[in-house]
Amino acid sequence: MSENLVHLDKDPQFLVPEQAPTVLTVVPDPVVQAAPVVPLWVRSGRALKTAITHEHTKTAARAVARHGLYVAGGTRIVARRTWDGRTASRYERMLRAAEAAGNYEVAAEWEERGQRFRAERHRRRMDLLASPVDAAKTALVGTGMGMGALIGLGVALALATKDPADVITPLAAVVGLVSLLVTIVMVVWGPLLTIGPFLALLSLWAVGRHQKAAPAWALPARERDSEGEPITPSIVVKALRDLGVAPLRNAIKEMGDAGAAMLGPIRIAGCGVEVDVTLPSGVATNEVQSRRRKLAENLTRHEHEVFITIPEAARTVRLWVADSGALDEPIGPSPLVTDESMTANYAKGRAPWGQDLRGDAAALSVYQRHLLITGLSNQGKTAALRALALWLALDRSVEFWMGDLKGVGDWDMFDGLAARLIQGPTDEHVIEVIEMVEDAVEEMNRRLQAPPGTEFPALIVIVDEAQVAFMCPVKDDEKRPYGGAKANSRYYMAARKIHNQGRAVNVLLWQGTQDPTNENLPKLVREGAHTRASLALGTESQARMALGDKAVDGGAAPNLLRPGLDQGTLVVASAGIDIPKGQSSLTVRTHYISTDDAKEIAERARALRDGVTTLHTIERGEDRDPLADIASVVGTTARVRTKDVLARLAKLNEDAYGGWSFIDLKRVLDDAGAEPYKSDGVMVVSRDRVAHALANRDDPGSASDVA
Ligand SMILES: Nc1ncnc2c1ncn2[C@@H]1O[C@H](COP(=O)(O)OP(=O)(O)OP(=O)(O)O)[C@@H](O)[C@H]1O
Repeated sequence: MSENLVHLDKDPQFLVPEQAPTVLTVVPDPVVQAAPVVPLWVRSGRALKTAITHEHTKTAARAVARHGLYVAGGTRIVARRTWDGRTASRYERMLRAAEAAGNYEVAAEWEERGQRFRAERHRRRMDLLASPVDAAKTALVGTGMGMGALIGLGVALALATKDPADVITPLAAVVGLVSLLVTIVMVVWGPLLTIGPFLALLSLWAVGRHQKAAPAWALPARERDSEGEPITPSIVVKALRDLGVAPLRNAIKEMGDAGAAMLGPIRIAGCGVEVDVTLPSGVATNEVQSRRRKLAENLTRHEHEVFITIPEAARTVRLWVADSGALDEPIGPSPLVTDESMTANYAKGRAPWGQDLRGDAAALSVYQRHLLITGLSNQGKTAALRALALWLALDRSVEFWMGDLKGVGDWDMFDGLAARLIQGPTDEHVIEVIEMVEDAVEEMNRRLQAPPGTEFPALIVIVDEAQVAFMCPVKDDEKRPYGGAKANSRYYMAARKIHNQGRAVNVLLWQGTQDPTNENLPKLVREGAHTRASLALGTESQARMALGDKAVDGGAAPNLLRPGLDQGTLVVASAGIDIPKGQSSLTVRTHYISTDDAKEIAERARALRDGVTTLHTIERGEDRDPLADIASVVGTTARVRTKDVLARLAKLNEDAYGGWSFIDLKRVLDDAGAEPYKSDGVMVVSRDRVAHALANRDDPGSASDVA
């Protein structure tokens, strides 16, 4: 039988026990040690701690505490209201508050009211003493009359029904009604007694909850976070109390709950609220003003979101508090961009410049006012100045002479609009701009000498980056410095002359300057401007330079604007803008007009005009050959003074050479190799050198073109 057995294995000897398949067993890693067993009490402690500190537990505990405290707080509030209603304590408190605020007139009024209240109360009490007797009498008479009436009614009924029993029917009906009422009261009384206390508790809780009468820690997270919370009288009073001004703190403590009496109504003003605070006697307005940061933080705002100004009323500060974060929102586009049909009127119109903090439109009249805009670099000075010029350009009668001493093309769009446009940062540009301002002085003098009553169109002379002009170290051939602030400084004197006399004949100087110092913006020049505006600045002393002491003492603080973040926000001191009574300045968030938008507005302004040929000084005489012209005006004289050469050139061609300075002449001669030189102490041009240069010129015109 065994030979019939067929093995399924290929090789049955494979199954020999010693060659059986290897059995794999999992061997525990010897390195991993079994964790030591933590004692039960430690584990329980940890679990308890986790449970207690868990956010859910905290929230639940806070909720329990809060609602309990609402009841306690509500009881306190109701008790105080009741007490206030029944006693003279409210009058006492208001009297004390008015006294603490130094408001004696109001104090006298409260005292009188208190006395009136006491007298009334006394009368009521006396009435109360006599009233039980009166009440008993009234009840007796009332009952008697009532019964009489019911019996009378019963008699009438009995006569009608001919049933004598009906005499007492009405009386019996009333007795039945009374007994029914008694039964109802008896039924309801029990449950009422049971739920009454709960209802009372509920109403106390509701009062407490409504008044948020629980400490901050017990409030829900959403309410605990006071960042940007709305401004209420109690928050303002608390913020003032904690300002660190001792007399103010003491007075507010003295006033107790009546501290809010110091505040006027809290009004919505633009993207924030405004409130006037009448300070207690002994507290000066500038003491509050100088603590702006602390006040802002007490009001859970950033410093730049709170503005403190001094209104007309004595001992009063006006607080404007922005809605949290609202000042970081951009304001809308300029009407100049959105309203394509807008035109301007120099004399009667106002330039739409931006919005004040209250959200009202801030528009500036530029009529007969010199202008000065300062600020740190890159805060929007050029944009603000340009916005005014763009608006005014929409009055076709206005002529512009412009000098931009940065020259990166910010004013390019005025090409073909402005009669003169000089753009560039070099000394030569500075000199051209200064000569342009001197030309404006001449124009002003011409106008001043015109017959009285002559009307003159506005001539707006704009110098952007004017600090460059003040800092120019170059001297002219008469050794007069172009820059500086000396009596012979050319820009300084020209600016002062226009400031002194230009207004009446509509020759106005608008300057934009950066980072003012006494050197780059001399005192007399900054004070000659009627409209002074400042973007963010570094220090208070700079703010004083920019806006003047009066504005800064009245609360103007461009030094507290945030460089970079408050681009385009400026503080203006001017009679040309509506400033609330008593304030000395206005903070304006200007509309930003981008260069592309500015180009479009300038295009519209150009379309209003017949076509203006803009004179770029450096392009003057483009078609002429200055070296040849110099040779011709020198003529046959061996040496001619540079001054005379300039005068003769101007005579030869006013357009090409009228605005030439020594620098222009020198540049042409230097380029040609015919430098002017000194002879007998004066600069002269040599006939021979010029002739020689002319003869040797390879390519006539190219080297010496004034292009
Ligand atoms: N009204 C505004 N609102 C928002 N941003 C503005 C406003 N005005 C200017 N800016 C921003 O500020 C930048 C700088 O503006 P602008 O060139 O006018 O400054 P500036 O003070 O003249 O600078 P600089 O002194 O360096 O010439 C602009 O490119 C723009 O981004």
